[in-house]
Amino acid sequence: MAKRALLIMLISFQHFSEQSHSHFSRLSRSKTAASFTLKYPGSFISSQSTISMVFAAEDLEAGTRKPKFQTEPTLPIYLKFTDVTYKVVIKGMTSTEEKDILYGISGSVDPGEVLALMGPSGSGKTTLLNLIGGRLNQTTVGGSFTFNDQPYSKFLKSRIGFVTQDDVLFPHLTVKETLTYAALLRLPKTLTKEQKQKRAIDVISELGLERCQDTMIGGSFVRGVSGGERKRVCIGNEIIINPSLLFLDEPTSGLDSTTALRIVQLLQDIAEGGKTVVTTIHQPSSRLFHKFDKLILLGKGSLLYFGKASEAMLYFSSIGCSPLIAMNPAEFLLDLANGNINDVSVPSELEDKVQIGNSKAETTNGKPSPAVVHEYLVEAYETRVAEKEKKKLLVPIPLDEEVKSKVSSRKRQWGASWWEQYTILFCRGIKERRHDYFSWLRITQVLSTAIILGLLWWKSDSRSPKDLQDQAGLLFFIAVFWGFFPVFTAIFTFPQERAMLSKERAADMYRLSAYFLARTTSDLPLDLILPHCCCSGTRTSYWGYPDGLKEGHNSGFSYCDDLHAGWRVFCEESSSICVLDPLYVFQLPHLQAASQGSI
Ligand SMILES: Nc1ncnc2c1ncn2[C@@H]1O[C@H](COP(=O)(O)OP(=O)(O)OP(=O)(O)O)[C@@H](O)[C@H]1O
Repeated sequence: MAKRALLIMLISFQHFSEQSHSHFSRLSRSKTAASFTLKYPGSFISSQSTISMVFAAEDLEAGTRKPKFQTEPTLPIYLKFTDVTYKVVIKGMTSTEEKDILYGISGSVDPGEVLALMGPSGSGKTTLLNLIGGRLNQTTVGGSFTFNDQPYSKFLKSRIGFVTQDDVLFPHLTVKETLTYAALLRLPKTLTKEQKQKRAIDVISELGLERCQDTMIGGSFVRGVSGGERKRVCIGNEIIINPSLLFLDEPTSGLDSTTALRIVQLLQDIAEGGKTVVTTIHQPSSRLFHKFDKLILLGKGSLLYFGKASEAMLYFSSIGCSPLIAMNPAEFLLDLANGNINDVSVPSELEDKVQIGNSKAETTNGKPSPAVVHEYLVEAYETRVAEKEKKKLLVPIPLDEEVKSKVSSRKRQWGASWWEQYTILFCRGIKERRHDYFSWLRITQVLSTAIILGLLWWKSDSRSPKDLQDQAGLLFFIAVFWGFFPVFTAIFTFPQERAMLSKERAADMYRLSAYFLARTTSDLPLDLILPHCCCSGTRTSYWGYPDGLKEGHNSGFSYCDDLHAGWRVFCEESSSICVLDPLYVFQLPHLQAASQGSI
């Protein structure tokens, strides 16, 4: 008995740990998804000039071109932010520390423009993007953010598209399913279901995703679409609502230069349709850099430059920093932001600091240290540009008061009624999770557990009191196992879904109650099937053995048969089937024996 119990514990531990491993590896895969780099064949580069005039979105894989991106009218939104500061509170074991992340960042972006946030890793690009996108509402945020000269309101949630750095998508849904569900949930109630579905198809064709529309997105165990296609699906998920404001966090990271250029070209086309686009970018090629209208250069959380991207080089040369060799402007600016002035002319003020003999200001090769360069750049921006730019931000935007006031509406706009949200989420949940539930790995685990259990209790005689006690242990184990199995599934699935839930809730896609109920009820039928498989597997391993746990061996007692038939009906209808079904399977031999007076 003790040996069996130990073996059972080992089986269940292995089962649950494999389950957790599969969920967490999928999580990490989704985080690194953007690092897939696939090269596309095609004649994009050679036909670039023609594209910028007439065409924008073309299917690189197919080598075909498509007309320019959607230009549907949308509510224009002018975004301004002034003196933005942000600090985080880091709580240690004994002390609490405050860390400044952003120091007084100001800027603006108008409809029809693409603003790029550039800077070295850790300079605060993502933080700034989250703040201006309304994703960080903490008390430690300072400064002002206005949308058409109005503060942030809930109305904006349905007007903002936000593409996060990690591609948060369901791995088992196809591209078409992903975009169709997004359209059904996010587009306004005024559109019919067919119109919403058509919109998803239009976005697929606008993004050049026709060839992979029926391919799964992919995860750790399923090969899906390529990194570039995945990124385009993420962008499609957001532009499907025709947002007024589109925020993107590193949409080109991990992509080859041609695909990256294609994505930035797409952003430019979206902006040309009257939308306001803000994107962070890590290290753009020179071709990419020239596609941005405005630029914010950050260094260690401070503003080093805000203005037209095309005038950035001019500004830095005006403060004495110019490249000494031919260089990609983006590379030059990132070098400066990092305080690296190799191959860069040093302004006389900095040279003076080194000559004065300040050892802290000097590196081993006699050049100013990165900290000194950073200080100089921050000061230069503050004294020469900052005030002028801040004054510009005070100028009221050229829009009617009526249009401006639309933004300040506090009313949330749901794309679907509660019941529609529930049904859409229910269908999506079943479609997504059936692959998980019925994967070969899961079925093999369940069946092998069932067979091992059956073999462990092989030839257990229900007429012997000792074996009956043993069988009670088996029943207890199966009941507990199937009671906890769905609980563990839920526990390990939630971290993976959490990112999706926060992303969709931040966009006001559905009510939390609709999600919770849809999630619970869509899991239920799936949770009921595997216990049946397990119990059937265990029972099968007893076929041919007349006196063990085989069904109906005490058929002489008709009351028990009726009881068990009724029990089965109850079990099949009940949500507690996971616990009760094993009891039915083995026909409670000890109960039967007791009824017959053998105990
Ligand atoms: N909640 C937080 N707690 C502690 N530190 C934080 C927090 N949020 C941001 N930071 C720190 O703030 C700095 C800026 O982070 P952020 O993610 O904005 O940088 P980034 O420029 O987007 O970097 P990357 O290009 O690598 O994504 C980093 O040093 C980061 O560690």
